Amino acid sequence: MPGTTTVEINTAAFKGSISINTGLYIDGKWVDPVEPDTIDVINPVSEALTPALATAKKIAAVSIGSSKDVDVAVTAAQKAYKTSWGLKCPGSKRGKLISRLADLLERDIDQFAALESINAGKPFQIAKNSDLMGSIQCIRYFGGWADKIHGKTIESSENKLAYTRHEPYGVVGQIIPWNYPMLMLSWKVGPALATGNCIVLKPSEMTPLSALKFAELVQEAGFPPGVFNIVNGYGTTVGQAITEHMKISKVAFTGSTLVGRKVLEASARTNLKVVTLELGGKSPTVIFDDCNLEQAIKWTSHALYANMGQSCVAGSRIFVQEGIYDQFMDKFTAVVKALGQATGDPFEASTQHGPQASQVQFDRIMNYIASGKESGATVHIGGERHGTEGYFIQPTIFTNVTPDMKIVREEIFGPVAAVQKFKTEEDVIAAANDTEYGLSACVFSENVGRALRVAHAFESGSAFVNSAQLIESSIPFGGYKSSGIGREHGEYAIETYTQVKGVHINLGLMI
Ligand SMILES: NC(=O)C1=CN([C@@H]2O[C@H](COP(=O)(O)OP(=O)(O)OC[C@H]3O[C@@H](n4cnc5c(N)ncnc54)[C@H](O)[C@@H]3O)[C@@H](O)[C@H]2O)C=CC1
Ligand code: BAL
Repeated sequence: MPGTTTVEINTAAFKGSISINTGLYIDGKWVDPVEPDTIDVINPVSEALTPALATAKKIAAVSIGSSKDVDVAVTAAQKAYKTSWGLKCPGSKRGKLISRLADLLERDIDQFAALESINAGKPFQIAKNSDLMGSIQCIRYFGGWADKIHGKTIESSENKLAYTRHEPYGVVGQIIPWNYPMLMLSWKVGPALATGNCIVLKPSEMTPLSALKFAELVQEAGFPPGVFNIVNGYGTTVGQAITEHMKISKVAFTGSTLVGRKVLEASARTNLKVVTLELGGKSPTVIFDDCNLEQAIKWTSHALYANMGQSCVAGSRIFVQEGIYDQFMDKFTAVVKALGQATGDPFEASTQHGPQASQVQFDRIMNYIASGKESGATVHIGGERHGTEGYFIQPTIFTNVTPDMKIVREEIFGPVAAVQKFKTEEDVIAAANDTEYGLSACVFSENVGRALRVAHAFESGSAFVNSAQLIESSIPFGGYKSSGIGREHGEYAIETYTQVKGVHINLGLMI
């Protein structure tokens, strides 16, 4: 029998115990993997910094599955699809269940925020107000779509009537990362359930706790067994099995561009499943002389340092026009310094900047910082680990960078900015687009014409004018170039979870 683990947290922000089922969630039940195995889930803040957290570095040992468990989950999902979900369940009923799920998540928001804090290192208040509020809003939004998915009527001639049906794929696989465990889950699960698909989801093996807790809410909300399944495990086993499965008709993936390519290759090798990919970025933030400087600085900081830089949209390349460069740097440095001083225990009310999510990510970012130093860039501020415990890194700014440096070209996924000076609009558009990525871009200018010209010239799936990273459930999100394929959010997400059938009706044509 799969077990549970109880996490005790005793802080001013959150006091209480949270029990977590540590098994796999398949066919509406908690089960052990076919070949039992576990992985330790780690708290990225050291014990010394959060003495109030009863769990130390290891929070829990949770089950990890294999391709055999993916098979079991797909069979359960197929059965649910054919008997109680998909076209067997009216959209209004699906919508009601999804809305109930959003309500339950809202009820338990503090517990989920606490799990995101201990597992991914997020400051508790930010996890609550941003990650969890965003997740609840997203699930609720897609619940509203469930009974609004209609085809079209096409009258091609007097003797013929045709109409389209927007049908679910059946079983979809969803592979999500560790940087926003609940938010990425909600982006995937919301549209998939609304459109009538059944799900086999693999959370990141590093941050599975909130997804496991979420499965309890799916059960409580009353979803038919098999509609939502979780197989926790490694990418190279469970993840790969999902991408290669012959009975999974669509895979939605968020993660690195490297693995995104593998997901696409697996589809080509197997059943040509539809693949949507939300991948990496190296997003530009462009600040013109005529911007509202105070606002531009705050948004620029948010664009990069939110979530400790571990965002696919992170605005890690900052371009500042020469006329305000010195003024910008003075004020921006002060803001980044203050953020550095607000680094620490995620449960402290004053904390704005937590640890990186894992040892692997910490090492990766520190290697990038070393590469910046070695390649001759100037560390303007930061550039070191913060303290001696946990995976904390100082918010960092590099100046004197050149376009060929690794810190300018590659996704760091950490709190590391590369600031460059520019002269003209034409120059900065070329520089901003000089990247393999194309996820997001920001422009700051009080000249509406210029701001929109630049926003339109960005080769990116999202462009923000005088703001940053305000991603919303109703607005499409996804990448140009190597940042991805397909769109999440809004009716575009509904499209990616449905396939269209044309039905032809003869009203009198004779042969
Ligand atoms: N677009 C985004 O939001 C994200 C981008 N990244 C980028 O990727 C870099 C590496 O982070 P990782 O955690 O190693 O990302 P990753 O791409 O390896 O992991 C993302 C998810 O894919 C799974 N996965 C790994 N290998 C797989 C395979 N062969 N088949 C199927 N699934 C597989 C992982 O288990 C995880 O659930 C980061 O530094 C960052 O640059 C990472 C996470 C999220
Ligand atoms: N992966 C979508 C959200 C983010 O990383 O910024």
